[in-house]
Amino acid sequence: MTNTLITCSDLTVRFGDEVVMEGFSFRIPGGKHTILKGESGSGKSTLLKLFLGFLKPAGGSIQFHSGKGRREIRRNTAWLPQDLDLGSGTVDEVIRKPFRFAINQAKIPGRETCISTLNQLGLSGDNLDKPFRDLSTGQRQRVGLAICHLLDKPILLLDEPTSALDRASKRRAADLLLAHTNKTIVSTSHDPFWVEHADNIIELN
Ligand SMILES: Nc1ncnc2c1ncn2[C@@H]1O[C@H](COP(=O)(O)OP(=O)(O)OP(=O)(O)O)[C@@H](O)[C@H]1O
Repeated sequence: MTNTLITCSDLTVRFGDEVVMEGFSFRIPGGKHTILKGESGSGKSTLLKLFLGFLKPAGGSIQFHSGKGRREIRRNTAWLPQDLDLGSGTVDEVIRKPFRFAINQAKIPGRETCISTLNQLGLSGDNLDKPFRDLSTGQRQRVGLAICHLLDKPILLLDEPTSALDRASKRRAADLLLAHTNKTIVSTSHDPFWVEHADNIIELN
């Protein structure tokens, strides 16, 4: 039987007068790829932010079953936000930013590892020396996915990870991040290709 990593019970989320969800219950299995699926505005990104503790529900509970608190969950999670603003600097500098945190310092990747990861996502190593902001949206998204891979965390939260990718890039991203892994991956996605790669789908109304 699959272990449950997160149980959400009777979640209610509000922004001012707007009720985004009310009394919503579901569970996220550990070691599987779960997709949060639903219309634009249904609260998919909001759920990822609730898991990370960036937002608080107005009602209900989010319970982690790993025996660890939310802080520990955050330390064990790589997050790909939808609005990927990784600031100024070259791609190499942007990739290295999350490795400045003490928790990630043991995993600082060498240049060859960075190049190999970019190559696996269809990006040439020459991109490392380019300003991150000069990359196309799809190239930036692939750099974000490369960072998530290099951080090598047991939990991945991916917000619309393929929204700017062509078919070949989606295939490469799936091979790198989803194949042969026992990580817990939660993606928000409308993309039929990515949805096909799910073990579990949670529909939001
Ligand atoms: N910080 C915020 N302040 C006010 N309203 C917010 C905030 N964050 C989200 N919302 C509102 O909550 C609702 C759900 O937003 P969310 O981004 O979670 O949707 P989504 O399902 O991820 O949508 P999409 O598929 O378009 O990315 C939207 O109506 C949005 O305007």
